This record gives sequence, C-alpha cells and structure tokens, in this order.
Amino acid sequence: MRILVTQVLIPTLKKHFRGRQNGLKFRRIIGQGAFGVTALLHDVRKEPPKQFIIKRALRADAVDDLRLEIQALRRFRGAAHITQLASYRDRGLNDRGKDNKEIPGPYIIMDYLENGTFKEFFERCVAGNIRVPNRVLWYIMLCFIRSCVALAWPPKGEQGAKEELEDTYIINGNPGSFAHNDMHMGNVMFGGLEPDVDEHSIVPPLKLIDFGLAGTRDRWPRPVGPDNFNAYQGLPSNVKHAATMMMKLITGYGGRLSERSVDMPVTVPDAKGNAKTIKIPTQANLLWQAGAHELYPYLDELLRQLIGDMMATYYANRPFLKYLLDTALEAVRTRRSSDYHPNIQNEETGRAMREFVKRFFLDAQAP
Ligand SMILES: Nc1ncnc2c1ncn2[C@@H]1O[C@H](COP(=O)(O)OP(=O)(O)OP(=O)(O)O)[C@@H](O)[C@H]1O
Repeated sequence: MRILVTQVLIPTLKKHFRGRQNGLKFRRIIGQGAFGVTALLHDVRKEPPKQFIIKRALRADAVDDLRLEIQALRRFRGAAHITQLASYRDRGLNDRGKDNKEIPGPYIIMDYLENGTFKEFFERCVAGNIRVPNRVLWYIMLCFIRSCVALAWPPKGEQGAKEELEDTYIINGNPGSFAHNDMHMGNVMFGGLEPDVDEHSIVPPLKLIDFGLAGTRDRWPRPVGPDNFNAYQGLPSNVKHAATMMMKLITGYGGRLSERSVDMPVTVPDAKGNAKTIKIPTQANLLWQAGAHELYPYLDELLRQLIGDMMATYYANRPFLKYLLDTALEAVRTRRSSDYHPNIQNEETGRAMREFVKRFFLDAQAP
C-alpha cells in the first residue's frame, strides 16, 4: 500500500512543481517513512534559490497528524526556534483560500533547515570522539530554552510573519501547557547561520520540527508517577526533553535512558536568608550519579546544574523559563575561554568555536 501511494505521489509532486508553481520547483526526496514523505523544493525566483520542504502524509492516520501539525505550526509563525510554515493546504484549500487539486490531501511547505538534525550532529560528535566546547553547548541550550518559551507562549503570527527571538513573549501572562510530545534528536534541526543575529552568527540556530503529535495533552498518558504527577503539563515536559538532549550530547550516550533519580545538591536560602544546601532528586543521572564529575571534569558546572534542574524528578523543582532564559543568555554573552580549566582554554576560544562549527555543521553539510 505504502509503495503504491509513494509511487503515485512522487511523480505527482514532480509534475506539479515542474510547472514552477509559485516559482517552486521539485528537487529531491529528503525523507520517506511509513507515515509520510518530505521533499526539497527550490524557489527559483530567488538567487540563490530559496529552499523549502514539502511534507505530505502517506496514510490516513498520518493525515490526522499532518492536520494537527498545520494547526500547531500556524500558532508558531514568527518564532525563531520553531520550523516556519511557508504555506499549506488543508481540507482542499491552500492558505490563500484556493483549491489545489493536483496534490491531493493536506500538505505543509516549510522553510528548509540546512544544517541537518540534532541526531546527525550528535552522531558526528560521537564518531569524532570529541568534547563539544562548553561555549557551543551554551548557545545550543539557549536555543532550546527559547524554543520552550515559544511553546509556552505561541506568538500566533500572521502568514509571512518575520521571525523574532522569543525573549519578549515571556512577559505575556502565564505560560500555556502546550507540549511538543515528540521531542527527540531526530525532531530537532539546525538552520543556516544568521549574520544579523548575535547568537546565531556563530552557532547555527536550533529549531523544533515535526508537530504531528503536539498539543495541550499527552497523546499517551502514562501511569501516574513522579514525572506526570497530578495532571499532564506540557511546559515541564518540554523543558525536560530539551535538557535530555543536552545530556546526551555531553555524554555521547544516545541510547534509552533510565529514569532512575539521583540526588543533586542545590543551594537555597533558609528562613533567615542564609544559604543552605538541600538535595533534590533529578533524572539527569548521567551527569549527577557517583563518578560523573570525574567522567566529565571540564563540563561548565552551571550548565551541569541547569540540566539537573531541568530534569528534576518533580515538576515543581523544574525552574521557570525566565530563570532559564536569563541564565543561558548571561552565559552565552559573558563566558570566555579564561573561565574554563587551563587544559581546555584553547578549545573554548571564539576561534575554536568557529572551527568547531565549520567542521561539525557547515563542512558536514557540503553537497
Ligand atoms: N524544515 C525542514 N528542513 C529540512 N529538513 C526537514 C525539515 N522538516 C523535515 N525535514 C526532514 O524530513 C525528515 C522527516 O520530517 P518529519 O520528522 O517532520 O516527518 P515525519 O513524517 O513525522 O517523520 P518521522 O516519522 O521520521 O518522524 C526529518 O527527519 C528531516 O530530515
């Protein structure tokens, strides 16, 4: 069945875009799974041609997910850390209210993210057996936190909304409980460097993709446990999944993780305002279990703490987004190589960061 649909669909896409629909031309199939197909399109009216992805479902149940994804992506137009919807077709009509009978069923056209998935980046780092510089980790963490801000306060921009950093959304009232629900390394991608945005001019911006399971409820409610105590809440779940990917990148461990909690010491003020140390359980066990400090001796301690906080076993112990954003922003803006151990200072300079990005992102994507 799948082969049949694909055999029909791919020539249909090719034929449709051969005619330069709205300046778009079919280039090649990017991904083809059991549920859907994604293909690369070029807008040949631009020089160099602007690249887009078209995503089309292959099965009836995947059509529902695609519809959900269209609804979700419309909420995030304008958010710099979520893949951007360029156009779509749902229920027979495209976003300009016109019928497009040639490509049957709903589809999504979105901006192409040229620097690949987080998973590919992770695998390159593991294969190269390298330590990702702390300063690069902070840039990636900042992007993750901004994506969580977008999920909590969707900008709901108009068609063609200009992308903006999410920092200002945070003042707009209480966060929502929208969950991505499928935040893993294959659903996080890196776009192209942006010379005009400080934080994206050195390390490529990270963006979430694949919103087919997203929503304000968990698609697969698990039995009540510490991680989904009381009710399902999207925000702490998104935050934990972001931190989990950071932990995987730091440790190079890409397998299934144990949800075993370990104690993490945290300094808090006591009733008199004096500092006291308490222990909170966290699932960031690879960074906090016995022996972890010796295994990752050069990891920025604040980053280790932040990941532990974001993966705190109990929702109530996970930090507010405002704190996460301020902490990551400050680290990105102020950390210098001299802040790190002499053994790694030459790997933490601005120059070393640029070389790292060239090797693990830009050169790795060259055709
Ligand atoms: N905006 C994008 N830019 C570049 N590549 C993309 C983009 N969106 C998706 N892709 C590519 O297409 C693949 C499939 O996309 P996506 O995960 O959204 O579809 P899916 O049908 O839900 O796939 P899966 O079932 O594998 O999760 C991605 O892994 C990625 O390689």
